[in-house]
Amino acid sequence: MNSQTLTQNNRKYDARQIARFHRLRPWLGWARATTIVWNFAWFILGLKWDDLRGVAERNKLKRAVQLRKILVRLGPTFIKVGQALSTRPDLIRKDFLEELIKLQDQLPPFDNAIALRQIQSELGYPIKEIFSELSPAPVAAASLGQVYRGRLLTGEEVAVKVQRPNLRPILSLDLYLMRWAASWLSPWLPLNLGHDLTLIVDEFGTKLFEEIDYLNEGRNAERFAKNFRNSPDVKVPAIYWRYTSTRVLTLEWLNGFKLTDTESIIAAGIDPQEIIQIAVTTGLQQLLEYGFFHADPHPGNLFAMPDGRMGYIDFGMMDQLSETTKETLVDAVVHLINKDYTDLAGDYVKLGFLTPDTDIRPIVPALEALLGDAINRNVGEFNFKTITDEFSKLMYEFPFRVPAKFALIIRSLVTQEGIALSLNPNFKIVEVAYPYVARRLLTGESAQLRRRLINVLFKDGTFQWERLENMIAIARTDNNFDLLPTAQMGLQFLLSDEGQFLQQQLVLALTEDDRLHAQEVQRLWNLVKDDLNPSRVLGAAFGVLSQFSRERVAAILPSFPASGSVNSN
Ligand SMILES: Nc1ncnc2c1ncn2[C@@H]1O[C@H](COP(=O)(O)OP(=O)(O)OP(=O)(O)O)[C@@H](O)[C@H]1O
Repeated sequence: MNSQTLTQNNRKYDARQIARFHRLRPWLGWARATTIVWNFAWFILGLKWDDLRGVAERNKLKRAVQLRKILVRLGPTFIKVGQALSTRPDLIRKDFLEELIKLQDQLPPFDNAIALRQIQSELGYPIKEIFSELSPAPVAAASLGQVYRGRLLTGEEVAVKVQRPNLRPILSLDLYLMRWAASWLSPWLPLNLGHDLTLIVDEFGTKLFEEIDYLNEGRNAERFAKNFRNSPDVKVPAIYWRYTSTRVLTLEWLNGFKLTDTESIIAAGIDPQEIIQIAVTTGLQQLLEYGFFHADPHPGNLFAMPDGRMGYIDFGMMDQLSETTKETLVDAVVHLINKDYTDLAGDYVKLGFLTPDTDIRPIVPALEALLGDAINRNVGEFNFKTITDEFSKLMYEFPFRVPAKFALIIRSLVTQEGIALSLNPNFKIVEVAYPYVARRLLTGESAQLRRRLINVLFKDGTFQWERLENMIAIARTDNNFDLLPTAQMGLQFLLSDEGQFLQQQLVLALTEDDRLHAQEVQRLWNLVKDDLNPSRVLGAAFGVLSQFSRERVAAILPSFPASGSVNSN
């Protein structure tokens, strides 16, 4: 295998192939390892020296800056490690975290001439035969590539993302060394990582190799766009496949405002509140509905479009949640709403935050103290950033760890909340999130969601009237929530085979304790009556019944006339 094979053919990360290549060329590894060790040795000596002189506290900011500079000097792999660590409050000191977050932007660009040569060789045409205009310098430089603004000969405005040169061999060598170090260090580290360290390096390598395959990024963008194809709120740039390769990505230019640019957003007459609403709702949709989520939603990757839509870019780092994880997440939200802390602790085990052998008994009261108080104060005061900060404290007391996937999700949620807060300092994530979850449960399009709703509504076999009331009240604070279609779906479900159990339970609930729960029904009715005007209700009821065959309707409602006016298609 020559270096050409390693650079050209390894679209996917393959630890064994990389190891085979480098074992035959040990000098490459030694040279690089010396540079890395040299940089970090000075840094660690510096920390120790501060300790000895008792100035560690005073110098901590200086050391954090020094660490960031070392990572930038060591190049893309280390910048990416720094970015990944900046999401791990369970592993990294807070002052270092704040410095590492800066690795997301403001990186030095690479030579223009190299970038232009790369565009020509990758796309197979001279620049002039593709673009009528191309910015003389990159408009942005990031860890893995830089972006030019241009116009195709056919007139469309485009962003052209060009990868830094020689990324594959650089990343491969660094990953090889990291993996080697991980296999030696694993047994000695007192870290509560819960995994073999080499597996973490492998996961990191896999993600990194995916990220430098721009064809993959293009496919991700199209998949994301497909998920939101019916949404009037989301804009995803089109990919120009003809001018896209593994190392050059040409996509539609988004003429919007970055979400950090509040002034321009307001000046353009866009309502920041609406953009926030879209950002949070689409964020939740990605996690809880599609499971395919943008794992890097920093403000540079989100745009407010002049027409009020929100634009997403940069689909290099996406992640897919399994069906079970998605369901457990919804469960966790349900348990949180219901204040079922024992079940919530159980969800943490299922999601991998706690190992299955953990004794959750002492954790339950701690969760209650942390979350119960936050929720009790006022739903609107529940702030995600405070909760995660508090949660980081729990991590030191109990054997919590953050599974890699959730580090991305948590970072994504905290960043989104941060962006929203910069647009509206009074923003409360739950004011958007709660209604969204309540609405989803109540409209329960899938069998799993309906089952979850039933879990919310019944505790230990007893129907929880209050919960239904709360949920309807919360859902109604969401402008998109229309009670009637929900009621229609509920009726549809009640009449289905699957709903038979619920029918029985509801009858039991209504007559529980040998009394008719008329008061509760009356309260519910007061809550919903304004939404239910009689003609719409009748229409909706017929809508439901029309989907059943005449025989089925007759079976459910024995007194219904078999030759009635219900449409039987
Ligand atoms: N379609 C686009 N329309 C307008 N601007 C764009 C577009 N694509 C990229 N940019 C600009 O280029 C910057 C970097 O792009 P992008 O985030 O895709 O690169 P990246 O190398 O993946 O960076 P990182 O992963 O660090 O965010 C964006 O913040 C934005 O300013």
